[in-house]
Order: sequence, then structure tokens, then C-alpha cells
Amino acid sequence: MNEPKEALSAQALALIAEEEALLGRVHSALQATAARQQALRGQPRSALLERLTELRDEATSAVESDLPALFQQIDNTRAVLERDASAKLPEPSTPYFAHLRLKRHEGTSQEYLLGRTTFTDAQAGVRIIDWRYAPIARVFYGYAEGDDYEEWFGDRLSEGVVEARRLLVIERGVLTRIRAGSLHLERTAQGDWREVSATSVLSGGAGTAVRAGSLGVGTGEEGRAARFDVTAQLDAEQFEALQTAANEPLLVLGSAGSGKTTVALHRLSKITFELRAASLPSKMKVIVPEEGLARLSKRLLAPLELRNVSVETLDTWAYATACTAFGMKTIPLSSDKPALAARLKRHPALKPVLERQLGKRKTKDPSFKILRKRLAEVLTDRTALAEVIAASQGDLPTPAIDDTVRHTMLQLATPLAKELEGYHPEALATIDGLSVEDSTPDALAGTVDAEDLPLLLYLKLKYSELGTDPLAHAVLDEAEDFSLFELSVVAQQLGKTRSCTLAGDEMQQTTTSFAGWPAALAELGVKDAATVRLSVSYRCPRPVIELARHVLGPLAPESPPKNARDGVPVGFHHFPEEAQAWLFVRDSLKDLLEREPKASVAVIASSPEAARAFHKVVDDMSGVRLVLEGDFSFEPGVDVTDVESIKGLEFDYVILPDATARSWPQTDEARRKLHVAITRASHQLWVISSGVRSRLLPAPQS
Ligand SMILES: Nc1ncnc2c1ncn2[C@@H]1O[C@H](COP(=O)(O)OP(=O)(O)OP(=O)(O)O)[C@@H](O)[C@H]1O
Repeated sequence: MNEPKEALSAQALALIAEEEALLGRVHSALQATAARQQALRGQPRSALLERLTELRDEATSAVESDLPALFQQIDNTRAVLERDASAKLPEPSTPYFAHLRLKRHEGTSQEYLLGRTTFTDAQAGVRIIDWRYAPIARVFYGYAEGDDYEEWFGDRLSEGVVEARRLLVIERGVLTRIRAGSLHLERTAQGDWREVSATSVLSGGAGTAVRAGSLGVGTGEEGRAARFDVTAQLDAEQFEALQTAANEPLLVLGSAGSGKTTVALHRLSKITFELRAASLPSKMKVIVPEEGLARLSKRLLAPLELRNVSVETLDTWAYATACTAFGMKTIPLSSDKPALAARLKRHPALKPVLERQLGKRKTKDPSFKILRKRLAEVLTDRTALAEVIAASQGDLPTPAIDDTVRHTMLQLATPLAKELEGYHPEALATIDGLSVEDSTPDALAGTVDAEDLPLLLYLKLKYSELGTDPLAHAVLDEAEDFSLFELSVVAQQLGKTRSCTLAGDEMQQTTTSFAGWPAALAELGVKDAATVRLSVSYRCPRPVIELARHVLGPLAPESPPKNARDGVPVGFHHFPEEAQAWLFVRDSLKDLLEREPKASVAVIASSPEAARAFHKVVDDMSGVRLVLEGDFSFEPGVDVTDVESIKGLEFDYVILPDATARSWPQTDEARRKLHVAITRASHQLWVISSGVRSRLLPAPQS
């Protein structure tokens, strides 16, 4: 629980009074403007000008007592003339998220509120500026309260002191939180204000030291306070990254939870605003590797007023692009494929082999059928595949050759349905009602894998164009998981536009596709992209970051992220048997859900099979969901999921239920995946093991 302090200081009381009065002024000004817009909507500009002249004439001959009312009418009419009567006003429920007061050296003070819609009412002393383009926003993001600032706005130098810099939460029109430097105030459910201590805010609400042995730091209690808008919290490094020109490519790097997605999506918002084309969102695309992150990105885009931007997973994007490029309504996809073949098809080592094998073949605009046949020739050529394995330098094992050849041969077979054409349906009826080829190797006949689509598109590009609509900007999040083939197709969609944002972290690659940033940028045609490296870790507390670095071992970057906040120690729990371990987790989850019904918890297993097995232990508990296809609801409760589904996501609590040597062996791939799972925790992490503990974890302390 956040313990209220006894009584508020005079400084805190003055601050609350000032901010509440300011919000009151903003609401009145917005209400008055909305009423004026309503009253004058539909009136032609000429009528307004005429009315203004009349009022001025009246004022010259009016008696003194009538003057205030006349001046008021003049002001109103002028305000409407200056402001388009249909111009969008800030949303009164959340009109702004920050307050800045600057005292210039020459002595004048000026107040600015930061929001998403510009609004000025000079008479009421209200000025809301748009964080995306107002030059003064640079002062807000670049300086702290009390700092001297010095900024050039055009050719004018502005100097002074940042007198006030406050983050605010306004919920349904009510001010509920204020943060001014180290002073943090919160409105209680009863409507009073209390001061919250900095440590309790950082640790998620509990404010008391929590033993590693108990799960729960109070983060998901009833009545958890709304968060400050992340737009208000962007740090100077992140804000600077957003200043990259709209038509330039940008690579955003940084450790897990450093704000790469945040920067990429805010850049999208800024570019949309700068280009100011109403139809633009349809030409913007966010592409991410997995469904879970696609869903999260959509949620994050909503408050940035980018609901219409298309967010696609690599698979859905490749499928839609292939359908358009090959003029097909549907493409039959296999429902089952060997993991090793899928890895081979994404590996950069395949590219030179594919190019060499197919480079000699000249055909003008080959069809899907022809390209598929040519690709299959390579994928069934054992000598060519052996070259790919050798060039992968240990990333791909030799059995990948057999798996790929066998699988491709099955896909090349004529579908049984086609062979059986002409037979009477009754002769083909099966006992279980399924089609004759279902669940047999024949089910693969005539299909392609999702991984084949980028390869086929890449091959098509060798001979012709894609024929898809050009993109104005593309965000590629978790870009370390994009294959060179996918990047080359995105490059074609961007065309001459080089406007794109790649966000990534080489430590988080969970597939075999990463070829290194220089190769990725070259494939995308943006070798010279500006690169920013975000250095502050926001999501994870220090104990979690330390464990994540330990797990990476020799792969860990030299310097740890900066400014990690303190947090609860990681809980390590070892049991002789899995059954005991899981019963212990079940009881802990039950207890946690009772105490903190608003908490978000992820149980992240090493594989979908392990997630399914664990789920059986808790499937009778309400608020527990098995999520294996990325269909996260982001509701409070427990998501039982696997490591392949959670890239880019975050949860209050994370439990790793199978931290065994078998699930997490000493390989680079396991190190990176375990690191991804660990860094999803924003408050507390539990690592559960049974039998032989994973050697990637620190030795238990005796
Ligand atoms: N400047 C900031 N101040 C406070 N919180 C921030 C800031 N920047 C980002 N965050 C928060 O940190 C968390 C992680 O941000 P984000 O998901 O953008 O990181 P990421 O680098 O993309 O993570 P990952 O590598 O796991 O994909 C989010 O909750 C986000 O709102």
C-alpha cells in the first residue's frame, strides 16, 4: 500500500491549488470556444466580418457602461474568425499532460501546457501546445525544473530558467496526479490529495521491502493510480531521436525496455502530423514479428490518434503482399512444418545460394507457380542446402537438410483432392468426417509455408515489381527478427521513400534471421540510416536487469543500461520434482490474484508444450488464460504463454515455470530467449526449477 504522509506541505497545497485552478481555466475556455463554434457554425466568413464591423461601430458611440459587453462580443467574433469554426479542440477529459513555466532572462514568464491538440485563449491565459511540433517542447524534454535553458528558435535565441516542469494525469476531466521534480502527489479515491514517496512509486506501489519469497509488491491492487502519459515522460535522448527528419531512415537500438517501441510509434505520430495528409495513415505501416506485439502496438497507437495505421505481423504482411503481387485471392498455407526447415528458410546464408542457383534463369514476370517450382528445386538440392548449413557457421544443424528436402517433396506432390477429381463424394467419405488427406502427409500437397512467401516475393523482385501500394513510412519493430528477404520486400514497398524506423536489439533475436545491422540496413536500401542507442532502462528493475545480463553471459553488451531502478530481489525456487514446483506456483498465483486482482501476470514457459502442461495445473482458476497464438487481452489476470509469444510485451509479474537444464540449455539461442523472457517483468520475477536447474542461471546461494 502507498502510505499517505501525515499532512501535505504548504508547497504541495499551493501546487495542487495552482494546477486545479489552471485546469478549471482550461475547461472554461474550452467550453466557451465550443459554444462559440456551435453558435457560429455555418455562418459565412463574410457575415462574421460584417458583424465585427458593426460591433466596432457600435463601440465608438456606446455609453461607457455598455463597453465591457461590447468588447466581449468583439473578442468572441474575432476569436471565431481567427480559429476555423470547425477546428478541433482538445479533448476536455484529457486536454494536456504536462505544464511548463519559463521565466525569460528579460523578466517575463510564460506558461505552456503540452498536449496533442493546439489551443490558445490569450484572454484566459491558456496555451496548449502540440508536443510534436511546438519548438518550445524542446525545452520541456531537454531540461529539468530549475535548469537554465538556452535554445534557438529559428534565428532567435531564447534564454531563461525552467520555473516549473510538471507531469500531470487528468482522468475524465479530473486532475488525479502531479509530479514536480521529486514531489509526487496523488488524489485518493475519496478525493483528498496525498504525497506518495518516490520509492513506493518506483517499486510499483508497495513501499515496503518485499522478501523474495513472497509474490506481490502491491502493483496490482484495487485502485491503482493511472500512469503518467509516456509522451510526457520521453527523455532528452528519446526526444532527440524524434527530431530525425521525416524523410530519413532511423535505426533505434537499446536494451530490453529502453523505449524503442515507444520512440518508433511516437516518430510515426510526429511524421503523420508533419506530412499532414488526411489519407496518410493508410500509407503508414507497422510490421512486427508476432501477434502479441501487433496487438500491443495497436493499443499504444490509439492515444497517439493513429488508430487507422495498419499494424501487421510479418506473416500477415507477407501473405497479403504475396496475394497482391501474384494476383491470387488465397494461397494454400501448410499448417504443419518442420522447425528446422523454417529456420533454414529465414537464414541469411540461404540468400547467396538462392541467388547463385536462380540468377541464371531469365523469365519475364514469372508466375507464382513457376517461382514456386524454382524455389523447390533449390530446397530439394542437397548440395546447395549443405552449403547453406556450412555458411551458417553452426546456426543450422545438418538435419535441417533432410527436413527441408522431405517437407518440400511432400508439398510438391499433387493434392489428393485433385487426383481424386471425378470420384463420387460417398466413395471419399471418412469415418471422422474429415477430408481424406487431413492429418496425413498428403495434407501438405500443394501448400507453401509462411516462410516461403518472402522468398517467393524476393524472387519475383528479381524479374519485376510487386505491384503493391507504396508506403509513406514503415516501422519495423523487433527488426532483429526480420529476414533479409523480408527487408528486401519492404525496401521495394518504400520505393524512393527512405522514410522508415527500425527498432531492435541484437540481444533479443529469437529466430535465425539476423544478419547484423549493416547487412539489414543495406538490404533495406538505407545504409546511411541515422542510429540512436537508447541507454536508459525503463521497464525492468535492477535485480531483473542483473539476472538478464548474467544469463546472456559472453553475449552481454559491455555496458549495462543506465539508471536502473531498485526493485524486489528475483525469487529463485527449486524443487525436486516438477509437480511440486507447479503446485507451489499454483498456490502463489491464487494468493496473488486474491490480493492483487488488477495485476498482470505472465507465466512464460520455454515452449508451447510446456505452457500447455503448466496450464493444466491452473485451468480451473478464474482469471487464468492459455495464450499461445499471441491473442493477449491485456486484461488483469494470468497469461500462461511461451517464450515465442511475448516479444515486446511487459507484465507486472513474470514467472518462469521450467527453468531446467533441459528447457534452457547452454546455447546462444537459449541465452537470448531466456533473456527475452526475463526482461518482460516490470516489477517482480520468479524463476522456478525442478530436477536439474538451468546452468544459465547463477549458482544457488547456500
Ligand atoms: N522516458 C520514459 N519514461 C518512463 N517510461 C518509459 C519511457 N520510455 C519508455 N517507457 C516505458 O518503458 C516500457 C518499455 O518501453 P518499450 O516497450 O518502448 O521498450 P522497448 O525498448 O521497445 O522494449 P523491448 O526491447 O522489450 O521491446 C514501457 O512501459 C514504456 O511505456
